[in-house]
Amino acid sequence: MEYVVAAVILLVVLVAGAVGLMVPRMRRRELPPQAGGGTTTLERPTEDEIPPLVVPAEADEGLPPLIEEPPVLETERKPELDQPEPTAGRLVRLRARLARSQTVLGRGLLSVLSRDHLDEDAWEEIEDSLISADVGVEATQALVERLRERVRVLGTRTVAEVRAQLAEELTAALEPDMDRTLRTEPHEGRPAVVLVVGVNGAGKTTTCGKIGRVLIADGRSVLFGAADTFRAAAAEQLATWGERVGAETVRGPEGGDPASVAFDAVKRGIDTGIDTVLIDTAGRLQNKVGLMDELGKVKRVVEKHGPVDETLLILDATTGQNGLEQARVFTEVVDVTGVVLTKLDGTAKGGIVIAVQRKLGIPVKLVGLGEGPDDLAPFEPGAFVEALLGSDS
Ligand SMILES: Nc1nc2c(ncn2[C@@H]2O[C@H](COP(=O)(O)OP(=O)(O)OP(=O)(O)O)[C@@H](O)[C@H]2O)c(=O)[nH]1
Repeated sequence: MEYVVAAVILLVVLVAGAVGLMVPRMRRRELPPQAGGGTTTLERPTEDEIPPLVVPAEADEGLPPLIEEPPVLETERKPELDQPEPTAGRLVRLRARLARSQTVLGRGLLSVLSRDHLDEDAWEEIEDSLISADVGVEATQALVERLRERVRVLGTRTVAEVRAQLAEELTAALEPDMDRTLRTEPHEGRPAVVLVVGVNGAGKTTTCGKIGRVLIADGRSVLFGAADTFRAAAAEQLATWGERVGAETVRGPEGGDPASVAFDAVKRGIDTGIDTVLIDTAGRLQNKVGLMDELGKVKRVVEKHGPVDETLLILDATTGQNGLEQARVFTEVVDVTGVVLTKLDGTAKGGIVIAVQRKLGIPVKLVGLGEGPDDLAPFEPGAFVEALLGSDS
């Protein structure tokens, strides 16, 4: 009888042990949802890309774990997101970047204006300074004429007074009443759509990334559309900007149809309730008819979802007056609503802002003042002129 009892106990222990081994194997854990800030390529992951299941150690109740939890590799950790700088007052913070233009326009002009007697030669020097700072001939003549008249009528003589009058004239030439708001608010249940266009190397991708950061700093959600399908590195570059701030990037196959990528990006933005979709397009030369037609197509296809809210033309300030002709052609193909003047930190020709607005009749909305991620500022005529003239006079 004792043998029978012992045999039954042994059998129970063996069965319990076997069950203990089986149950953990049968458990299944759900995969975690995809974290935000990734890249969408419209392809599903293959079986091989799904990581192996991991059984938590506490489920084994004393038994050694069947599969040890692998250490989390550094590369698998979610990258820390950047905290973009607030946008208010950026132009003032970045004013030192205008140093080269300041030397020509600010110090140069003021040293002439502070002379005891402003003769013809002095006024000619003033005109030359403005023209060499790319203000443009017409704008310069109008500006100098007004300033001359004011100095004559008011009998202005102190440097401070002349400086104030010059600042007023330059600010007036920048048409401070133009509407410079970026239309990036979502509406009617769909995101605002911003299209970024321009010639090669003007700074389109960089500006797209910087604008995304500006919007995120202001509490908006952003999605990037990499419609520059000519240059694989451009899509990569844009996705990196996105990852740094947790924004998704929709991209297509290299050499694919840019219009279809732009369309998919807006669709994805609608489906995921994004505030603003920023579409980067490939750089194109204004004299290449095919490329310009393609840009028109991108816009038309995107507009199947609704109107494009903002079309920003990116102009490289260092190309000076040449950039103006390029700009004019772009405005004929797409309805440009704002200009972003990049690389103002790399030129002594800050006066180009005046020429651009005067020639195109389109407001400069943002200015690029460096390669850093937050080196983009909303354009404010008064603060810009103060930065050009400097405070040491
Ligand atoms: N100094 C300075 N460099 C800038 C600024 N904006 C852009 N850049 C630089 O200009 C170069 C070209 O910028 P991208 O954004 O690649 O230009 P892109 O227009 O997208 O170029 P493509 O796609 O080839 O047409 C990069 O080295 C940028 O860092 C700026 O405001 N200041």
